[in-house]
Amino acid sequence: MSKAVNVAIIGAGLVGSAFINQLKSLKNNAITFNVIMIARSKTALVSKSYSPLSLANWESDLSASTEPAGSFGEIADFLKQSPLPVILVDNTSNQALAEAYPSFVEHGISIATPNKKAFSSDKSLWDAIWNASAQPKGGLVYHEASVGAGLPIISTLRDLVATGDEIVKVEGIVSGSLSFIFNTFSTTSSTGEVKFSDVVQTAKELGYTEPDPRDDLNGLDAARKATIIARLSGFNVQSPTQLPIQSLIPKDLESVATGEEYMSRLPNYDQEIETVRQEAAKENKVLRYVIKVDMEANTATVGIEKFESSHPFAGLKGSDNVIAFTTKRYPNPLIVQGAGAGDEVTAAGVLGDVLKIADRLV
Ligand SMILES: NC(=O)C1=CN([C@@H]2O[C@H](COP(=O)(O)OP(=O)(O)OC[C@H]3O[C@@H](n4cnc5c(N)ncnc54)[C@H](OP(=O)(O)O)[C@@H]3O)[C@@H](O)[C@H]2O)C=CC1
Ligand SMILES: N[C@@H](CC=O)C(=O)O
Ligand code: NA
Repeated sequence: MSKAVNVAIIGAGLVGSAFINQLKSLKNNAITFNVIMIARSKTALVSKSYSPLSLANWESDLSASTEPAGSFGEIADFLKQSPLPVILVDNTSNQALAEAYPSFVEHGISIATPNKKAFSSDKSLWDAIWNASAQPKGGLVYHEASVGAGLPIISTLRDLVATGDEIVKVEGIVSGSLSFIFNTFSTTSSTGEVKFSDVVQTAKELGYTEPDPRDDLNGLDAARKATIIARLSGFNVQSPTQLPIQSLIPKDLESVATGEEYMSRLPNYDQEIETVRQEAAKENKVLRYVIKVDMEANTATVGIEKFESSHPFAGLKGSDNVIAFTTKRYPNPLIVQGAGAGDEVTAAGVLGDVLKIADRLV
């Protein structure tokens, strides 16, 4: 008999759309993936009978739909009745949905997601998710793309810990947008003609930033990733805001009402960061935005550092991420590097998780 799972997708933006198109193009898989729901914030396509939706014209079908997505409670009730094992794919950055994970997982619904909120909010939510998953009928939860998009960062770290290695230090550049911004703005050959605000605008246009770029520029997105890495390494972080985070948002713009207003006023503050870049350049160094989880010192930090041009972090390209795991078994760090943001690589990370979950479910 052929193996099949049902898939419910919430969020069809940049990552969600790429995910659906990758799923649609899967070939020769031993498991059939039946999509039974695609939801955006206001409308959805839902197969109430649990028969697979056609993905042939899913974008126009979804645009034409007037059916509301329903509350997360209603979605959980619908998925609980699924005749096949079901995987919920959360391609949003929605906090309320993240907080609802335990109520899905305790009913056997598995989750694959790039949404960092569930794993980097208050520690009580982290505990509730893993406790629900550990129940005999609990669903599986995979979140590779919550750090470093499709790069194998979560799986590598989990394997190191599960096989008894001891994490000494994890450091790296885990913000795709801040990587792109500093790789473009601060190079050994920079002469000051590249404006910080222009590079932020380009990072937004390329889809590297969160919908509101301030969520990256205030350092919180990187701090969330540091929190996830710290927790998986065995370092108890109650909340990302507990970490020392260096914000790149000029003081005067901290409380502006919208991301649009922030972007329009940012050019007035280009000189502040340009001065920091010039100071580093005088020492023949470049600026990079890094996270550092040091298990021996029991510290986790997030902010700008200066690097010699010969340092591997100085030579990064585009929106690449790099992460170096120093462990008892890897005193010379194990390094993972590559594209750390962007719709296709992120979607591939989520799809990889869906395949792993399905393999374990059926
Ligand atoms: N872009 C990237 O490079 C990376 C992104 N990520 C993560 O991936 C996730 C998605 O990012 P991205 O695709 O760029 O974001 P987008 O803003 O492009 O898409 C978000 C989607 O979520 C939907 N949505 C939001 N709230 C709800 C809700 N309550 N119910 C149903 N749907 C909802 C939106 O609906 P609507 O269309 O109606 O607005 C939209 O379709 C985020 O968690 C992000 O942090 C992780 C790694 C890299
Ligand atoms: N905005 C994020 C996207 C992925 O998490 C980033 O810049 O890395
Ligand atoms: Na990853």
